[in-house]
Amino acid sequence: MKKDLFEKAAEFIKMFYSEQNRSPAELSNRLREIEYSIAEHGVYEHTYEELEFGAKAAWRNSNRCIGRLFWDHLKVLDKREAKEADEVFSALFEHIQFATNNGRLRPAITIFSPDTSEQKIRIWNHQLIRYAGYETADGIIGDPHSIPFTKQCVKLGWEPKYGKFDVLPLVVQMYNQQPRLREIPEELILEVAIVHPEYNWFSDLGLKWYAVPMISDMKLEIGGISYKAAPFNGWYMGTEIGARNLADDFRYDVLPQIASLLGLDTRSHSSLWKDRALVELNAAVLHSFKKEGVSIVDHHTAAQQFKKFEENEKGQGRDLTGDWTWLIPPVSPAATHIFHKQYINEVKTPNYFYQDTPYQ
Ligand code: HEM
Ligand SMILES: N=C(Nc1cccc(CNC[C@@H]2CCCN2)c1)c1cccs1
Repeated sequence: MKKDLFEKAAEFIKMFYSEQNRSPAELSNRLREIEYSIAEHGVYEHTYEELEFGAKAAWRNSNRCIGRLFWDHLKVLDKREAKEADEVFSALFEHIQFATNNGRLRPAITIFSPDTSEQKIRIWNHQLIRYAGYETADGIIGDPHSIPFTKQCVKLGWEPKYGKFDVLPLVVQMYNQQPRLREIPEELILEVAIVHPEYNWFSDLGLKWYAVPMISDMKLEIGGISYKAAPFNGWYMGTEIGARNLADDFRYDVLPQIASLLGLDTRSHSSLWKDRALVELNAAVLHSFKKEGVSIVDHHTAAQQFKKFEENEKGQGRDLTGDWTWLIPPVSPAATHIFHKQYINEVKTPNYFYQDTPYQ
């Protein structure tokens, strides 16, 4: 284990120091420090600069991410000192506020203490802001994707409201203590009502979505050290909301409603009613976010930005890796360059990884 840790640490430090053009003397000093720390304590600690670079490089290495052009513009909030649940909750509120920024969204990550330390911290939420899902005798209410986590919240004492868009509480577990719940102050929650640029009846659907996607269930791995609580946010690509969250028939399943309100013939596939409904819903999502001054990117612009990222990486002499199956957008994929080329799906570190759900 120790040898393995030093090997991973050395690989990361060498990459970091060479990218920052640091001297060989600085490198060997730092490597000696780390070697000593691992020998003495079985672990080593990242400096803030190493942590910041590690989180950025992990984004740059995220093969499924189309938004990587901006990898070097990530705000890293170092909260490794947070030891009590209250400190973690206030750090999460601080993150939500910083990231939201009244609609001019800022990509950020908050990094809590790593798993090596005695203070192990887990955030049970999939995303910091997410809508509840309920299985009731009359069918499903809200977001089906949230049903298991909503059950956990209710089990931990959360009062279910059985609404379509109930924001779930934060759930934080310190060490091996009982998980704690905390409602997010509603003034911190920015949401966008979905309206259509031409069809006034669209607002009658009563659709909305939250502004900031903040993934809180992935682990950040840097130089052999795992940060299991490291929530990160960017901004949405419109298709995530318009082609998946609201459109999937196992999510909010709104396409049939939209199609019939558009007066389309939903009895035959060949009328392409689903495709027409998808396009109008996605146009509505982009229009609504822009109207409210909330950052969002359409999938064509995002693909162009990704193309620039590919060129930058080539220019920097780094081999680009990517997961084609996730990089292509779910709407009009062949209308982007991504569809027409291949990507190597090699997993580099630092990176963000799935981890086992902390509840059963
Ligand atoms: C700044 C704007 C950003 C945009 C528009 C963007 C866009 C996306 C999209 C559309 C996906 C696919 C998600 C899905 O289909 O469920 C994705 C995946 C991903 N993104 Fe980004 N992203 C952004 C920023 C970030 C940041 C700041 C990070 C981390 C620091 C990040 C890390 C990832 C990771 C790890 C995945 C894969 C998730 C998985 O495997 O489930 N992205 N991104
Ligand atoms: N725009 C974003 N989308 C995104 C990124 C990573 C992971 C996810 C969630 N993917 C899993 C969801 C859950 C069901 C299908 N998609 C969304 C960002 C979220 C956080 C930073 S960027």
